[in-house]
Amino acid sequence: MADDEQLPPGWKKQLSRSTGQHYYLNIYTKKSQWDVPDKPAEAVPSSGPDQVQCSHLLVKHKDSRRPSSWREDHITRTKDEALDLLLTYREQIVQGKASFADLAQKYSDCSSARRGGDLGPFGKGAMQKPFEEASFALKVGEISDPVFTDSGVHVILRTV
Ligand SMILES: O=C(O)CN(Cc1ccccc1)C(=O)c1nc(-c2ccccc2)[nH]c1C(=O)O
Repeated sequence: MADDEQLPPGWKKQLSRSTGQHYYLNIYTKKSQWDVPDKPAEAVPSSGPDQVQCSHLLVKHKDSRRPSSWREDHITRTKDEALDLLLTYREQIVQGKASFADLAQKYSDCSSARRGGDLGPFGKGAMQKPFEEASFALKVGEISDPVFTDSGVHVILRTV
């Protein structure tokens, strides 16, 4: 059992009256955790990265803000059809049957298709809110569930 003196700086070991278990209190943020801390307590909660880099595969539909793309001048599929299509691409990627970049290059209705869907690094405020929130919630290497924006339906891969 780690005593206070063996804990990384900024942590205090406490005893839970309700469970009789020890927990660990961050003396700066007053947040507690059951796990024995292995690094110094953060004085402020980390707000995450300033920028992320993502690739995406966009499937547009007839109600997209601009229902046109390099693939198709006049996009007539419904939003549901776009979602079904996107889910088949996502499944192929998750099952390792195709690479993200390959499917984005072939099927994405975004001009980034030519770069395998790569959007480069971006910070908060650069993208439509649902896209930004989904991107910043991903860990590196993780692929999103379908994300709906005014542009259409996306699947996002965080690369950096
Ligand atoms: O939404 C619109 O009114 C038109 N757009 C915006 C746009 C158009 C061309 C280049 C980049 C963005 C798109 O429909 C669009 N959105 C995106 C997009 C959306 C979210 C994240 C990244 C790209 N790509 C495209 C595209 O045609 O290539």
